[in-house]
Amino acid sequence: MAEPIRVVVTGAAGQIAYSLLYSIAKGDVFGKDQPIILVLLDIPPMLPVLDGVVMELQDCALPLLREVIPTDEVEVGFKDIDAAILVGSMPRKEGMERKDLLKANVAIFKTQGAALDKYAKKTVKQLSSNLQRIFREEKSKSFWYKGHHVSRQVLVVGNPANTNCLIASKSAPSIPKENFSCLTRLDHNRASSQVAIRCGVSSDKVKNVIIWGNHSSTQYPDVHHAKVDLHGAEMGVYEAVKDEAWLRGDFISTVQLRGAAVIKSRKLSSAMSAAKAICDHMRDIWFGTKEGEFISMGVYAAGNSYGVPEDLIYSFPVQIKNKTWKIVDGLPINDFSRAKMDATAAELVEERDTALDFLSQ
Ligand SMILES: NC(=O)c1ccc[n+]([C@@H]2O[C@H](COP(=O)([O-])OP(=O)(O)OC[C@H]3O[C@@H](n4cnc5c(N)ncnc54)[C@H](O)[C@@H]3O)[C@@H](O)[C@H]2O)c1
Ligand SMILES: O=C(O)CC[C@H](O)C(=O)O
Repeated sequence: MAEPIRVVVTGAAGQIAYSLLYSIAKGDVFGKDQPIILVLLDIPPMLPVLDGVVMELQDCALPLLREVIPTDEVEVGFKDIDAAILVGSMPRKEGMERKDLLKANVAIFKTQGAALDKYAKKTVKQLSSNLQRIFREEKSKSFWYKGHHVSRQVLVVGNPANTNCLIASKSAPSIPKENFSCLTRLDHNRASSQVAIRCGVSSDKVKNVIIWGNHSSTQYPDVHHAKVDLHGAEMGVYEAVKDEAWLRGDFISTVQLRGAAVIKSRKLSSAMSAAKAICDHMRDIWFGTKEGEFISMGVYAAGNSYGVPEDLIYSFPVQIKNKTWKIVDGLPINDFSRAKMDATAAELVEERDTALDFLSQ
């Protein structure tokens, strides 16, 4: 059996982690024969809660789970990690504005980026030699050679996820920007599911929806390139749904506002669906996306072919192979889509500038 990998989850005493940790520990993400050391990082007042989470994980008697390490120290949390899932931060409550969240959370990701830079450094050096080896091996396969290898992966979930991810990455200058991504897979899953429900098929019959931009209400769920398997016949979503007004109206706003709707209803931010999306995101990084399919994730925008400003973490359609992600280039973009892609980019530019402003005060 393989050597155990070390996975840190921050915010490990919180509600997303409560659904997430079990899935990771039982092999849903890194594989059914990959042993795991789980590192649970939270803040000092939550250590007693973490003790309870450790007890429960032990009581699950999961064969892949080799060790559970609860901690409130970043130097323990981030040491020699293979994957970091940064959930720890404040969720939005009813009545809270996005800016309140930005102010509260962005400082956490500055600190954690700096800590990753410092304590995950050894593995990052290893990554550089890995990168060189992979690039040598992949040179002949031109498509994937142009992609970005992501061995030590940092996934940012805490909101505002894109901007927090950018700040964490900027605070970790020795870690390649390509190793950072943020979660928009929940939006992607929401969009697929809405189309599937509308067409009366199961969600696995819908592929290649795209979430462009920010994990916020300006995100653009785009189905122009998506396909539905409608009882054995594959067709475009516009053709399958036959309701352009819905696709350009309520479908988009339902996905954009779904997080707020869940908060209004549960009085708590989404957790079960967020944990499922984190598993989907990480599993695709580890094992690759299906042939001919793409998924959405927030990645560093440098070098994109869609005219999105470069110094942002923006959600794009992405394909992954050999732990290497690549933005799907060259999809035709109509005026309707262009305007929405630009609007969400503009929000991200504003968020980035506000965050940098807060952090410089
Ligand atoms: N990107 C997405 O799709 C998505 C979806 C759902 C929720 N979220 C976000 O995920 C975050 C967590 O949500 P939740 O419902 O689990 O919240 P929660 O309040 O239940 O848990 C958050 C945990 O983070 C911990 N924490 C706070 N500061 C920390 C720090 N500096 N280091 C380590 N841990 C810290 C808290 O003590 C708490 O245990 C929120 O910001 C929420 O908005 C993102
Ligand atoms: O705070 C929000 O509006 C969204 C919370 C969470 O990110 C979600 O998408 O469910």
